Amino acid sequence: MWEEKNKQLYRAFEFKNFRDAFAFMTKVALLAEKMDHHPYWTNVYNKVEIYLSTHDAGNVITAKDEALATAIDKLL
Ligand SMILES: C[C@H](O)[C@H](O)[C@H]1CNC2=NC(N)=NC(=O)C2=N1
Repeated sequence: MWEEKNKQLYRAFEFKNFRDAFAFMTKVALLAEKMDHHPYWTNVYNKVEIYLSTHDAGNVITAKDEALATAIDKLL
């Protein structure tokens, strides 16, 4: 589940392998473009970590972050 970390929404995802992790990232990327809201994220092999905050609002969590987090969860 998403948790609040340093004024950001954070969630870690684990997949079977890199292929599945990257397929997920591709879907998130398209979603982010559609919503005009983009993740700070890391990927190492089968793990993806996502941090969401709104830079435009001074690096805090806003409704845009909540909306993207909810949309990302629906991809799973
Ligand atoms: C101009 C454009 O809408 C903004 O720069 C958007 C783009 N994507 C963004 N993504 C995130 N995570 N935070 C923002 O503040 C943000 N701003």
